Amino acid sequence: MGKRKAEARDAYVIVSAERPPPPSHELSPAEKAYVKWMKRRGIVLNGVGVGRFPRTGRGCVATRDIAPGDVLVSVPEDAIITAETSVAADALTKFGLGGDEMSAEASPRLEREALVLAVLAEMSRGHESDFAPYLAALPTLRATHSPLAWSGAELAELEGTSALDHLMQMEDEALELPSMTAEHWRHVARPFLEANPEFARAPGGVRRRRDAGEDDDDIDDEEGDEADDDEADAEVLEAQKMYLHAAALVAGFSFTLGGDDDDDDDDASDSEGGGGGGGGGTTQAMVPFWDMLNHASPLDASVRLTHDPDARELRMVATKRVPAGAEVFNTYGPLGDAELLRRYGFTLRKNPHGGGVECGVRELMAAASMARYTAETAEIHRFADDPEDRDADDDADDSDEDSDEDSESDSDSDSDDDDEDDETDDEYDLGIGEVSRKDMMDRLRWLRRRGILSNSRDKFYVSRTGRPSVALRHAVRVLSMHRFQFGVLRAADAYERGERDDQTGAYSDEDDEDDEDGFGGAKPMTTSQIWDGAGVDDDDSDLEERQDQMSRVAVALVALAETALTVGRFPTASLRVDVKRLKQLGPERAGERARAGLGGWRAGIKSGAVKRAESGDHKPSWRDEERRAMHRARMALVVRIREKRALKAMAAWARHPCRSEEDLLPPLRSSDVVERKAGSKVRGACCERDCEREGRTCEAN
Ligand SMILES: C[S@@+](CC[C@H](N)C(=O)[O-])C[C@H]1O[C@@H](n2cnc3c(N)ncnc32)[C@H](O)[C@@H]1O
Repeated sequence: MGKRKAEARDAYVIVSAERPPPPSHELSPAEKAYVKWMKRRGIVLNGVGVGRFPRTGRGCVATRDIAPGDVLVSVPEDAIITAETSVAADALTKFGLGGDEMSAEASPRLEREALVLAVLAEMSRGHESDFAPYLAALPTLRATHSPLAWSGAELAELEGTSALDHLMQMEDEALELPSMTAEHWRHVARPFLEANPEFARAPGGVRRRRDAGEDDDDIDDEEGDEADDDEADAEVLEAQKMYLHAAALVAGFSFTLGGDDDDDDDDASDSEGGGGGGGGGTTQAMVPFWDMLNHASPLDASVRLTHDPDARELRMVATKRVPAGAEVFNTYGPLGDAELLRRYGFTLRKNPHGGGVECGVRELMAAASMARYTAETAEIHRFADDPEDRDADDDADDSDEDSDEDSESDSDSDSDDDDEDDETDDEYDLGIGEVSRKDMMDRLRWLRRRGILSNSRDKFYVSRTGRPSVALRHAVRVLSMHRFQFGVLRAADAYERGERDDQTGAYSDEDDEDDEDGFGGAKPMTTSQIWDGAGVDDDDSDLEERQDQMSRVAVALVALAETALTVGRFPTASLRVDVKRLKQLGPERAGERARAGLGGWRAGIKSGAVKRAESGDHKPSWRDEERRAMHRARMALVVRIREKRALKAMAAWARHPCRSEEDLLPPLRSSDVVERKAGSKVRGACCERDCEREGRTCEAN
């Protein structure tokens, strides 16, 4: 790639040359009150404080040179907010969202829901909360940049991305907050607040806030005027806004404590970092000052967070040297931009992780169907051109039909889709590339049995360099197979699992006259042998067969990418248009984030705006609003562009003539998968011919 092109590509990640403002350690009145509160609650800061940084906004600053092993912060257990330490502890237990019973059985999402309600309950107590100065120092909903506060138009910018897909997911309890917030509001939070109305009140009461003309800057409220007429409705609305705020705070600022049975210190991870996992002896917590840490990728993190249950203390321990004045970072995990945006409301200028894209099962099925059609049309053309093939193909067609007819008895007896098995294929006159619904169900079941698929909403990953995950390649391979090919695989599988007993003679050489499952009278091979091609004779038909499967996988991957980029998930704007729009928005300006977002208008330390903001008098200016909208649009575009690039790269990966059999048809068992080092050079016929001549390097991934 030419230098000029490389520069254009990365234009959006270059922060403008404008000199960034120096880090500021000056505290706002709310932050000063927070620091005093921490002292009162026994929280000890040793060598760190609240700082402001041009790229990350507010964060944790080293106030002296820090050495590895230094204990930088210690927090007594009773200074953290959990479902148990909150004012709502008893109410939550009564409601089934607290206590031991809950921890044993809880889904991670419900455990977090309990913390959301605990935070909400504390917020509703206003100044009377034991945690009031801590909560007052946390950002408003809008200042978190959480997509929970984005308008419909802003969210539309994320259409097609995994960020929006996860955000809108309505069933997956395993997803981290803020997914399923609407469902939990309806089915958990609202009933809880109806049973415990004392936790549903905005501090000072709705009437007083409205009469005082306080700006409701946290949520779009088109119904505000109407709601004003009806105090009950207004209170529900107010409670819902506070709930969203609490949910965004728990999504972006909470931690998971515990999670293993060791007597040693528990490793505590950011709740979204995944180290502590969810459920099974974990506790969700808001931990003062730990949450001052901004994110860096795992290798760049400078602290370890630990929980010592015996000492009833949580500690932040340095793992690296950090010079005085520099920012101290935590890691939220090896997350791509879509997840960083969905969960925390930011994207990174350069992100070594993720940045790829996810594809759903339906997309895979459509692409595989295209690959089947392409392969079979090509076969027909070949057949038409070469009459000698005709007899052989007639035979193959017969066995193909037989294989379909027989599929009833091959089906998975312990499948939960058994009712599907009543349908037979023969009623349908299947066209080129088509397979019956039953055949498709069989393929999906096969993938499920192999652990490649676990439910119909599963996602398959494509790395940002365009490399499809092994599972994705396995899945498209099975879905795009010719009916006969799949029949052979399925029959071997049934035989292996004992559904077809060799001793009955079903597959014996003598009785296999009907060649029901396409074994051609031979003893069936194992699934792995068929899959990996072990024992495949070097004769033309076997090699052709594998060549056919390779090209089906390649075509399916190309179709998957191109459909997604055009008529599928990104139907409205091309990659080129997105890049142009991003350029028009211009690069992120130093300090933009601090001005537009976190700490936003509360962060103008020296301006009177801070005092006004904290007294509730400050209205964000149109300029503030515009900056924030631009910032969100830029983040959405970054996510879209990175996902589109991954799709484009996958199409190029699959099309590349260098793709070997091992690339396209990776071995079935994970132990067989030979991980090649990223970036290692793969030499193939085309490397010598084209790639090397053109100075290209074919990457292993
Ligand atoms: C745990 S808080 C960190 C402290 C926070 N900056 C504050 O002012 O309170 C997490 C939030 O900080 C912001 N953040 C964290 N890491 C960031 C980064 N590397 N770049 C930009 N914003 C970041 C995100 O808005 C995120 O939701």
